This record gives sequence, structure tokens and C-alpha cells, in this order.
Amino acid sequence: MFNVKKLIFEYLNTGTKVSNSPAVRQQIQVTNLFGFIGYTITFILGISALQRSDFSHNEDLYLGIVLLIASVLFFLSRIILKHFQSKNGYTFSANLVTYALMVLMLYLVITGGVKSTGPLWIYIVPPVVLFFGGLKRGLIHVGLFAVAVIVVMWYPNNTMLLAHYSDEFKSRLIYSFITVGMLFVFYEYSRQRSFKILQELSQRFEKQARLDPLSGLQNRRGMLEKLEYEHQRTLRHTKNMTIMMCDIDNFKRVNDEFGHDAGDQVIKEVGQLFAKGLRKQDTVARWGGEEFLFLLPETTQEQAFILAEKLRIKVADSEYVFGSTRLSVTVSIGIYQMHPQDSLDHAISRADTNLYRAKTHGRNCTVKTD
Ligand SMILES: Nc1nc2c(ncn2[C@@H]2O[C@H](COP(=O)(O)OP(=O)(O)OP(=O)(O)O)[C@@H](O)[C@H]2O)c(=O)[nH]1
Repeated sequence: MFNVKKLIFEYLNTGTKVSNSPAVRQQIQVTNLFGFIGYTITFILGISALQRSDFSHNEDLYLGIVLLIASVLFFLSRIILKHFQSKNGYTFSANLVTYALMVLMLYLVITGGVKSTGPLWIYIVPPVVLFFGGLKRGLIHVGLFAVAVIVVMWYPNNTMLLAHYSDEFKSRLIYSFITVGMLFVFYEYSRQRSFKILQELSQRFEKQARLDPLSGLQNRRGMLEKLEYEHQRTLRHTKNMTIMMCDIDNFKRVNDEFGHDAGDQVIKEVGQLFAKGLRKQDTVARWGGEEFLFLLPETTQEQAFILAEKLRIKVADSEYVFGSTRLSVTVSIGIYQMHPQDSLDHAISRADTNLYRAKTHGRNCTVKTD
């Protein structure tokens, strides 16, 4: 079945794969839309100008030819975008539309188009060039275009004009063009600013959604994403990967004896101590309550054991100060080195089993699979 909706969707999204940025993707969609409107309208107007001209040498013939050339250039921009699905392809395509449009508009101003109505089309220049070129380049293009129109219209003795315009028409045209241009510049500036603020906010929320507010470490969600990524990488490159599950011992007692706030402080400090003791490629996350999960890429369980013992001793040797209270805690750690056939759930549960064994061995110790 002929699916019009799908066809339109595919048409508008041609070339959008070149970028993950919603702003750039939107820009490409508008380029596609403008390209379509551009080449169909110029094509229709071009054909009707040719028909009017009866193919004899008059203004309509030239107008028709210029409009058809513009139509071909707009169509070409789409072909470039489709075949060179890259950032350079998009830039080239957008520049082609921008310059073809500006030259066409200037031609309409010079010749007057149909019965001197040609200049009325110039108002489409500001929105199109600002959208395609962005604020800075767009502003330069609008400015250059306005200067070109002024030069053409006010050149001594109207030497550059083929059409006749009254002085009132020329001045009103340029004033209104500058007003419309400035409004679009302001609109584009506000649009870009709002977009930037929204993007920053969304990035901040995205980051926060992966962080544990108490310890500042990754939370379960952030860690699961990292685990998934590392797991895939390890499988692809047949590398070692070890995980460690760690739990603060008798933590209930810390809460009961010193209060929940003191317990929170201990979780935070132990977390920071862990984070400081790791290499850049390792990750530690607060997995839940007083539990931490370590992800150690390219590490065997023997290497992990050395690290775990170092961290365990560091925690035990540290003093945690809460007001006038000084307390110490210990941790138990379960290690598991992943095998290629292991699922993540299986690996985590095996690390958990080793942690349980550490607890039953009297706590404050590290257990790996024998
Ligand atoms: N202060 C504080 N306490 C928490 C937090 N999350 C969990 N807890 C407490 O941690 C304690 C964990 O207790 P248990 O699971 O019995 O384990 P435990 O006392 O550490 O004993 P073992 O694990 O067997 O060594 C509970 O009292 C929880 O309320 C937290 O975010 N802050």
C-alpha cells in the first residue's frame, strides 16, 4: 500500500542521521521541507513564466529560465543531502539553498519579476538564511542582502534596475525588510538561547538521574548502563572483567547507636574513600543502602583481590567523625570474575554470594571464587 505518512516522514528525515543533536536534526528537516517547497514553487512559477513568454525573447522568458535554474539548484541541494549523508554534505546543501535563494531574490528585485511584484518575495530571505546559517552567519547574510538591495535600488540613474519602482516603494520596501529581518534575528536569538538552556537542563537532569545524591557516586541506574557497556566490550574483545560487591558491616548498629545522620555520613565518606582508591577506568556505585558495587574492567579476580584488600584495610583504618563522635567501621567484599557465558545478573548474584560468604566468615574480609 502507498503510505503517504511514511513517505513524508522519510522525506523530511533524509540526512538527519548525521547528527545526534536535536537542533541539527531539526535544521536538516527544515532544509528538506524548504527544499521541497522551494523547488516545486520555483518550478511551477518558472513553467508559467515560460508559457507566458511563448518562448520569444522577453522578460518572462528570462524569468522562467532563472526560476527553473533556481528550482534545479534547490533540487540539487536535496540530492547532495541525500547522497552525502555527512555534516559537510549538509553544510554544502544549506549554503547552496541560501546563495541560490539570495541570487534569485536579487534577480527579482532587479527585473521586477511579474509586473514589478518580484521584490515582494524578499521577505523569505531572513527566516531561511537565519535558520540555515545560524545566528551569526545568518545575520551577516541578511545584512549583505539588505546592502545589495539598497545598492541595486539606489544606484545613480537606476542603472542597475530593469524595473521601475517609485521612491516611496523602494524606501518602504527596505524599511519593512530591515524590520522583518531584525524581528527574525531577535526570534532566532531567543530560540537558540531557550534551546541552549533546555539542553543544559536536560543534560544536568540526565547526569543527576545517574548519580546518588548522598555519596555523589553512580547510582544503580548509572552503574547498570556502565555494566552493560563494559560487558559488551569485554565480550567483543575477550578481555577480563571483575565485579566486587561490598557491604558495610553491622551498619544497623551504626544507625542505632549514633543516629541515621551519622550513618549517612559514614556511607558518604566510605564512598569517597573508594572512589579515591580506584583507577580511572574503574567504577564504584552505591548499589543500595550501605552496599557498593565495583566494576573493574581488564582485571582478573586475583588483581581485584589485591585492590579489595587495600580498600578494606583503608576503611578499617579510617576514623569517621560526626560532631563530637568518632567511629570506625569495617567492610566485607565479595569478588567475581566474569566468564564469557555469564549474564550480568548471574555475575552480580555470584559476587553477592561471595559477599555473603565473607559475612559468614566473620566480616571485615574479602572472598573470591576458589
Ligand atoms: N543511615 C543510613 N542507613 C541506611 C541507609 N540505607 C540502609 N541503611 C541501613 O543499613 C542497615 C543495614 O542493616 P542490615 O541489612 O541488617 O545489615 P548490617 O547491620 O549492615 O549487618 P551485616 O550486613 O550483616 O554486616 C539498616 O539498618 C538500614 O536501615 C542509608 O541510606 N542511610
